[in-house]
Amino acid sequence: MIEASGLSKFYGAFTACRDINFKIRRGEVVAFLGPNGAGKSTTMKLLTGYLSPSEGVAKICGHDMAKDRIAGSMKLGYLPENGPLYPDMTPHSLLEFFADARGLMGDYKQKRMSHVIDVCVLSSVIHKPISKLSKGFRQRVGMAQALLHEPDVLILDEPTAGLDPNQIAEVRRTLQAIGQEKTILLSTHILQEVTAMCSRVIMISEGRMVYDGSVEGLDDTGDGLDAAFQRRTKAMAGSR
Ligand SMILES: Nc1ncnc2c1ncn2[C@@H]1O[C@H](COP(=O)(O)OP(=O)(O)OP(=O)(O)O)[C@@H](O)[C@H]1O
Repeated sequence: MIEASGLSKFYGAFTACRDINFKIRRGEVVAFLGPNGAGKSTTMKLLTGYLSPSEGVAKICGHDMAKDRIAGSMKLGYLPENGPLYPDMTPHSLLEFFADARGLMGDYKQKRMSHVIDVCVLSSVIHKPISKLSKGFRQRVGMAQALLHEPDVLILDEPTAGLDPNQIAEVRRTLQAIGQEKTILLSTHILQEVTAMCSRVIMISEGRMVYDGSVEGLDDTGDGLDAAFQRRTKAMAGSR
């Protein structure tokens, strides 16, 4: 459902990510881990077609996102790193705008809008400008936008960043509920989130993949996930 084949992105002499390879099958919930600046957001932008790769191919449900982005986007919900754009819009007008852009119509459009407003608990702020909303609500608007068209695949860039513990628990519950039937790649810095939600971990450091496997396998020395994260990422330090 999500496929990276030899994906690289270069900015002049700087390598944001290099030779990223993985395949994520239907129903998998995969954590994408790495230190700040490792290249997670860049890889996610390549997978979603927001950036074009310097090398390699990104596919969503078999669609090459550099050549066939519209077909791939119909199957894909993407929560970008900094939440939704368009701060002057209200959640309602933003969702309506995305529903129209995605070709949802009539009763189906109304049904989907009500559903995501409900799932993401947005009714109390639905007519407030997004610029006036708290970080948690903005994140929920972004999540609602990502879920609107019932995509099979979700790519979520730090869905719990900046949220309070109650909001984090809510996002987790939402993802656990929808994760039963969707394929999800999510980046996070919260390692407890990985054990709570994910079956597999892909880790990058300094733009390169350093681990792809089970959550249990990541902590192969039994020292805990924090120690495993440090050990696996330190080995790459300064290699860019
Ligand atoms: N347009 C750009 N031009 C030059 N360098 C860039 C550009 N975009 C990103 N980078 C660099 O690429 C590297 C990877 O950035 P990226 O945002 O993908 O990291 P990340 O793993 O998502 O980090 P974080 O956890 O802090 O969000 C960083 O060093 C960043 O400064």
